[in-house]
Amino acid sequence: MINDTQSNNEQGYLDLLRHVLDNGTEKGDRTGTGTLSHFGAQLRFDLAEGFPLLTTKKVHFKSIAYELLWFLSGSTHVDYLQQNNVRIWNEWATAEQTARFNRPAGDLGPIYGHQWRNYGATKNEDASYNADGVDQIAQVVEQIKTNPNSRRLIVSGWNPGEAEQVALPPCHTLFQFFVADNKLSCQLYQRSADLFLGVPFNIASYALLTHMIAQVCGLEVGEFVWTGGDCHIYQNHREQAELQLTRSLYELPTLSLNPEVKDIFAFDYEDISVNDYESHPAIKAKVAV
Ligand SMILES: Nc1nc(=O)c2c([nH]1)NC[C@@H]1CN(c3ccc(C(=O)N[C@@H](CCC(=O)O)C(=O)O)cc3)CN21
Ligand SMILES: O=c1ccn([C@H]2C[C@H](O)[C@@H](COP(=O)(O)O)O2)c(=O)[nH]1
Repeated sequence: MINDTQSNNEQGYLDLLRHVLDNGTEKGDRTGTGTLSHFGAQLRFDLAEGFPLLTTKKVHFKSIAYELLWFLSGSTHVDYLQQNNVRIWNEWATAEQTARFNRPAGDLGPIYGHQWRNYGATKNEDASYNADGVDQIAQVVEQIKTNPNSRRLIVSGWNPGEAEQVALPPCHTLFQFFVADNKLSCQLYQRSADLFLGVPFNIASYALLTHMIAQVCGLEVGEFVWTGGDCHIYQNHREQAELQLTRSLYELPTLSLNPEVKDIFAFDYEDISVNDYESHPAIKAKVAV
């Protein structure tokens, strides 16, 4: 256990949970669950100080790593996740959900993988896409390598023309990289933030992506800056959040990547590992669909 809140950036997350529990505004929401919400918040994680996987509850890193590899592959079909026993997208991949968009079960439509790797691609009559869109990930990696001072190192998951054609419009909407002192930093704008279930995943996912891109660009890691829009705690997560807030922090774990991998699209699950992860037990909560 450690007490030094300055050196462990998990405390900022806990402070945000406390703040929203105490000061959040009651709101209705699309899922009918109801939330306590607060608009606009920022958390900073110095990635050199440890890998930001929460220690006050056990977070299932395997799901996070596979989900990120799935986004990077450009796939939008839940098959890959299910083959690897990752269940976090199942509720949005049922025949009933995907039929709303005339897509076969399992195909989530133009979500993250599509927007990251094939943004703005033209569509065929059977709703499949041609490979003529923008590969934003390849472009941003190339720009970081060749033009690191650029202030245009941006990837957008939000395509206004397509945002309503998917099971769930992107929550992590836009991210930007920044290079200084040979270190790579990343800031995410998350329009909608399920503080208890989604945000611990999102923080670890973008921290992992920052490490991966830093490695392939020959840079060290800097900070991950998380910026949230509608930051909410679902009414049925309040007890769980209170329980989490009774717990003290452990030291953050560390991340190691296979140093041989120099291509952002060549990482496999086996190339990624979290070491020395000590945490309190998981806390079960229902995801709002
Ligand atoms: N309401 C809502 N919150 C989200 O965070 C969210 C969505 N919807 N829809 C799309 C994705 C899917 N995400 C999810 C979905 C489920 C868990 C979840 O149930 N997590 C549990 C168990 C994880 C596991 O076993 O893999 C947890 O305790 O963290 C987390 C993120 C994040 N997103
Ligand atoms: O990566 C993610 C994906 C989703 N969420 C949460 C945020 C909201 O609680 C829901 C999405 O509902 P909307 O009505 O589309 O805002 O999912 C998340 O926190 N992180």
